[in-house]
Amino acid sequence: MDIILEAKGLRKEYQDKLALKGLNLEIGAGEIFCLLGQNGAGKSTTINLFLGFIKPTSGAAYINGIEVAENVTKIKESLAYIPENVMLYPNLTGLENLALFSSLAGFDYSKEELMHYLLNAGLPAEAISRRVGGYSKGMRQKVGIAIAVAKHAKVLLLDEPTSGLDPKASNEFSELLMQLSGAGTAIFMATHDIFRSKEMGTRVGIMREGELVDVLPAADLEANELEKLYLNYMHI
Ligand SMILES: Nc1ncnc2c1ncn2[C@@H]1O[C@H](COP(=O)(O)OP(=O)(O)OP(=O)(O)O)[C@@H](O)[C@H]1O
Repeated sequence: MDIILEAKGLRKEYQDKLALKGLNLEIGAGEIFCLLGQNGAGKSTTINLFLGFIKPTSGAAYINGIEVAENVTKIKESLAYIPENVMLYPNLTGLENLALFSSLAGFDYSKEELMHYLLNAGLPAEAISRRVGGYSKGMRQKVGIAIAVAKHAKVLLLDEPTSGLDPKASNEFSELLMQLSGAGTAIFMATHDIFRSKEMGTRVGIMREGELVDVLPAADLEANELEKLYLNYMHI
């Protein structure tokens, strides 16, 4: 399996806080790695290091074998990021947002192609030409997925993408992620959703106080076992 995301001794110290204590991790093409952990465990710090938003204190993050901190512009070509609230231009339509973000990534699509990406990501046809300012959170997530697919991202990083989505929207979102992983995208997602992690993750990592304390193949566990395990770790 091709290793797409890699952390080697990845460590981040803020002024007075050791947020990540030397993470070692490899994530392959087509994997969905779900990272669980309490508030403050270090999940967003890990994602921000992979995105190149912050620099590690020591160690390194790699995407496709390229060191992130030294090649922030280069690695952006192969990754897409979906935070809890996908940042789009509210005064532009879904179609215009997708056209803009895919052209920034170097792709010049026809209107038909753009519509195809949006429809495939599950955006209702009537929404495509509406301003994004009026979209629901789930609809913005779908535009985020359409952007990821349109720019042929090899890596998708997500930070609590399903929090605040209703069960139907959350379910549709999980299905889209599973389709993307089926097409070979490596997916790394910080989440509080134990049930979905079990359902769609290939592996689930548990992070506690800046350390990855366990990594489990999701298929081996029942959701309630995973919850028990998670809670046990949190109470050590
Ligand atoms: N810019 C910063 N300056 C100082 N400390 C920070 C900074 N960003 C994060 N931290 C601290 O680092 C630790 C890890 O934070 P991080 O945001 O990575 O956790 P998290 O697991 O993503 O939490 P949540 O589930 O709440 O998003 C926390 O103690 C946090 O207070």
